[in-house]
Amino acid sequence: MTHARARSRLPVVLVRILPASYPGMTGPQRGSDRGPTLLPARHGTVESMTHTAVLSGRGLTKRYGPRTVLHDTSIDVEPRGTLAIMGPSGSGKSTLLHLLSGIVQPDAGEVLLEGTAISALRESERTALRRRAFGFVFQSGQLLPELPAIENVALPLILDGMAVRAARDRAATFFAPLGIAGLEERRPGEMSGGQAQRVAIARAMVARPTVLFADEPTGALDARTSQDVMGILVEASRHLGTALVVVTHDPQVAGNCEHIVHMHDGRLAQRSAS
Ligand SMILES: Nc1ncnc2c1ncn2[C@@H]1O[C@H](COP(=O)(O)OP(=O)(O)OP(=O)(O)O)[C@@H](O)[C@H]1O
Repeated sequence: MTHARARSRLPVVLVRILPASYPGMTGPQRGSDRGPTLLPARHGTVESMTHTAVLSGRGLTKRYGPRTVLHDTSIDVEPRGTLAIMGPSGSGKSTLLHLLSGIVQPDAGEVLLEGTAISALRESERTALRRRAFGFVFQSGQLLPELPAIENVALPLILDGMAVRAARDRAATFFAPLGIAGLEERRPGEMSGGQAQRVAIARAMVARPTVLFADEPTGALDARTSQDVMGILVEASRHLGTALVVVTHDPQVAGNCEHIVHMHDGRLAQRSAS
């Protein structure tokens, strides 16, 4: 599926609610009309850096005990690219995402964020980098239940040292564009699953990450809400100039991304354009 076709399937409201002046737009290069592209390397190889990938996995291998769950895997994500990682349960999708995002360390290979090898950083440096450069959306349960939505969204900014008032003000600008205006003071237990995922997307986006990782972001939602939430995720990434890496079982969800890679037994088996 082409990007244009994927976009045309999005509810009109999604396109309308994210105007050009979407909060968080920074330089002219962010949110420009240059189409997002992705440069997956041939799997199992380490390619020379002759392009401007924002995030690169090079020869990534991960073992748990005697078992290798990811084999010598290389993949590049260009700035503003959208990539879906698909594959059967246990094929290594989440492992690849955890390595690319610095949550888990590889046994071999390296991850480069804008040319910096994050696997070589100390744990404290990796944590700081993750907070600034990466956003995360998971299937569910990632919001703090005791905090209202506005404070959940503001939290990454507060943890990064921003004053509470300023963080709340910045967080507030994300509610209308994501279709959750009016829910600012609600706690996660008082929202639908789709609303909670939109709040989670706002939280993942509020620090304007370079790359947003989403692991089964629609796994707990019905088909229609899944498409709405996925559309929001893709549109918000596009407007903020954030690259998006999504792990999903769902071909319809993956179809929102420009590129799809398939994993099998810890290897990238195939790639396709959606
Ligand atoms: N911390 C761990 N310790 C031991 N084995 C692990 C660990 N994490 C993952 N694995 C194993 O690595 C393999 C790949 O797991 P991974 O979670 O990456 O697969 P997946 O494709 O994301 O699966 P699913 O779609 O079910 O989430 C599985 O066999 C899993 O049991």
